Amino acid sequence: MANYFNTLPLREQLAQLAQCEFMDPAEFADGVAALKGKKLVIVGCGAQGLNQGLNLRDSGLDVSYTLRDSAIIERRQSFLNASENGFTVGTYEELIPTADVVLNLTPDKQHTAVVNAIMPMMKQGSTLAYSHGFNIVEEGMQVRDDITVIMVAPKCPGSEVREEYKRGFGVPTLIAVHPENDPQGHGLAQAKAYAAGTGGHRAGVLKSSFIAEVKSDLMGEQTILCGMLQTGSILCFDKMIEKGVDAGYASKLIQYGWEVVTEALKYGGVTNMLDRLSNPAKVKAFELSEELKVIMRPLYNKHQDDIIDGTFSRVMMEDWANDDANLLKWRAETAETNFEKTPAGDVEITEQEFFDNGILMVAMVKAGVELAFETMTAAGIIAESAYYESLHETPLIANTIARKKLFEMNRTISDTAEYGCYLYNHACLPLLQDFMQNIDTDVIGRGLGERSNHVDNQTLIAINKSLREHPVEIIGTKLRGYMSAMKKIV
Ligand SMILES: NC(=O)C1=CN([C@@H]2O[C@H](COP(=O)(O)OP(=O)(O)OC[C@H]3O[C@@H](n4cnc5c(N)ncnc54)[C@H](OP(=O)(O)O)[C@@H]3O)[C@@H](O)[C@H]2O)C=CC1
Ligand SMILES: CC[C@](O)(C(C)=O)C(=O)O
Ligand SMILES: [Mg+2]
Ligand SMILES: [Mg+2]
Repeated sequence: MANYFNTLPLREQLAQLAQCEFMDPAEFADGVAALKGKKLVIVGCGAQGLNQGLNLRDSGLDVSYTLRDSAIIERRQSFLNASENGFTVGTYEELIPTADVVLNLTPDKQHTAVVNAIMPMMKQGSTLAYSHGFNIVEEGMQVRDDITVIMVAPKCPGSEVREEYKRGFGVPTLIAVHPENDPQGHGLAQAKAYAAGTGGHRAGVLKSSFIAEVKSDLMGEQTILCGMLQTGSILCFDKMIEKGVDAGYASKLIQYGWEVVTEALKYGGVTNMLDRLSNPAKVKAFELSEELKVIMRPLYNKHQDDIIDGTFSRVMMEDWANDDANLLKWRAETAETNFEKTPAGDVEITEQEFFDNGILMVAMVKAGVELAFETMTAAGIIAESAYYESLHETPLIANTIARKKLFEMNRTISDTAEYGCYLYNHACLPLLQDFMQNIDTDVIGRGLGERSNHVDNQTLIAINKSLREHPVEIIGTKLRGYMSAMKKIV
């Protein structure tokens, strides 16, 4: 199989990369009708599988699960997830031939094997759905001509797909139909109904392409969403220990700090996150982030270039073929970092203190969000998609670190995200070594304290203008406006 993206003429590559349209909520007036009465069979019951299945069932659809034989015989967690929630569980042979729509929610690494196993059993004219297009775009999976291939990709971890649905809302979702596999022309109607079944239509749906989803999703997850938070955690914690900050305090500041500062991001973008700082702290955070952007920009460019031309997926697949040697080594190294091994202390940190003593963390988030957004849009990814893959999802990933540190983040995210996160971290740690030499506890651990509150008016005005005029803020204001407007309707 060849990398599908690389087989396309440049004109088609650019067209598919730029495919992204924010859909009018009126387009979802029919809800799940296009899938009503159809049999949906989900392969795999992990992070996305379980949570999407619960939402789809609560939306009135007929959902069951098929698992590989060993998972059923050994009553593994995926079997328990499905059966304890009252779903029918069966083998491929039992359920795949009965399915109108097969939702492939196994890890990307397994997609080729899974699709090759189930495709001969799939009904004539049925549909194969994905939540990430890696298998189609990077591996060039060829699907039988009579089968419709669609994608419904929630822009968040599986746990949030369920939590938002239970709150009567949903998460922003990207949908697509593979142009090579839409024999009956009903791919879009089914993708819309699937998105409505998960609740995604309430938060905003982008009609996109498999290519745009893959090239943006991989970029977001390996840079700002997971890589930057991992690198930032390790560097900030080690610096505090070096400077004599109490280890329990340092651990708590980092573990919960990402969640607190990015909560401000969620509500009001980078502007609001920096507005939570005192004026001198804002100036400091801005200056640090500008420095970080200069140092890290080549790394962001490299990640995007490698993702676009297929180098990233080729190297990751070589690791898959090598029994995940790099992945396992990096996973083990992360478990041994001082941050991971030091429990959060039993010490109170007020919400404001997370900002005041975490100026460097704020600077890292700002730099990472803006760089990821700038790099994606420069590569032809549309602003809406780049926003979801940078600013929007950062708080959702930060929540996972608050639960059980980097272990929990890397456990919750997909296999491609975990690999990309380690790859970024491995390159970024040495890159920031010199920068970190000049860092002290005034920007991480102790704050600026009672020093003069003086700031230069012209400097502050220029910083505020620069923050508010960044393109991620312009599109963010628009998209957050849609989300809160829609939330009120529910
Ligand atoms: N993680 C996330 O939040 C997000 C994931 N996605 C996408 O969703 C898809 C699923 O990812 P995710 O939910 O993380 O996956 P998980 O790793 O959480 O779930 C894996 C499920 O697949 C099963 N499985 C694993 N290996 C095989 C195999 N060889 N054959 C059959 N079944 C297998 C597992 O069961 P068992 O091992 O017991 O057999 C388990 O039920 C991916 O395409 C991912 O990119 C998209 C957005 C976010
Ligand atoms: C951030 C990682 C992600 O892309 C996601 C949760 O959206 C993944 O693949 O896990
Ligand atoms: Mg992903
Ligand atoms: Mg994603």
